Amino acid sequence: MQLALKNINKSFDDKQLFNDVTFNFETGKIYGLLGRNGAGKTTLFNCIAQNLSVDSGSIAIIDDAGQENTAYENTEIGFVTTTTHLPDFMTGLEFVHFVMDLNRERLTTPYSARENLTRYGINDSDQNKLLRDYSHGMQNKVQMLVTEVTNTPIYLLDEPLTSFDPVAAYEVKERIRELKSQAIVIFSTHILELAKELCDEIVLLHDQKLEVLGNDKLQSQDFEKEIVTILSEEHGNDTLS
Ligand SMILES: Nc1ncnc2c1ncn2[C@@H]1O[C@H](COP(=O)(O)OP(=O)(O)OP(=O)(O)O)[C@@H](O)[C@H]1O
Repeated sequence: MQLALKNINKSFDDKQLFNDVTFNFETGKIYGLLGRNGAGKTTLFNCIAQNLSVDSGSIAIIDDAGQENTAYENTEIGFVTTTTHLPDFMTGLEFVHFVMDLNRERLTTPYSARENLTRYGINDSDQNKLLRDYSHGMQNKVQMLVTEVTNTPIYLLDEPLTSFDPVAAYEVKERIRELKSQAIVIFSTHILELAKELCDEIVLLHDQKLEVLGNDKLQSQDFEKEIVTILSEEHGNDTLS
């Protein structure tokens, strides 16, 4: 399966974020999306997840038979956002139960809701607390958990690990590695070492385009310097004329 961006353009007011971007993401790879603050990474995720529309161009899921679908359901996309939107009035356990029940036909997890929460380091007493009383990191864990178990073919992870403690971050990295065999995984991060460790391909959002970082640069000792050099270069004006 592929996720195909074809000639996409997107601007907000006078700021152009994507200029005729064409790019194919494939199943079986973890893509690290890097770019400077405000480059448009979250906006790109929102366009793929159909929360925002592109100004022109198309975004399609292409199945293994080559069938292209631009009218895919947003339930095909597992989107972990930086800011969580969880129901305040439910406990962690109630919410995970609820999501698992709603998605029971596509669940991949062999675990119960309680076991899944435990797996993410949320202990018995916290499982019965209201989500509004969870810490930021705990809310992020719940969001990652409910996204992971629903078995979508595309996962968009917007800075997924920044609020996790080291144990949870380790576990979630393992989960992300497991996901890639049957899904396209794209995650944005500003942590270069994490991108290098986890990703099969680094994609830079820079100068309103997506550009793959060559494998030689990915393996290079000067990886960090290379990225900083590229992202520091200004090739053009980022505003519309
Ligand atoms: N709904 C919106 N209306 C107007 N401008 C927006 C909207 N959403 C995003 N922007 C602008 O688009 C630009 C890109 O924002 P976006 O959040 O996609 O960047 P980002 O690459 O994810 O940044 P960061 O690394 O800081 O999280 C910013 O200048 C932002 O202010």
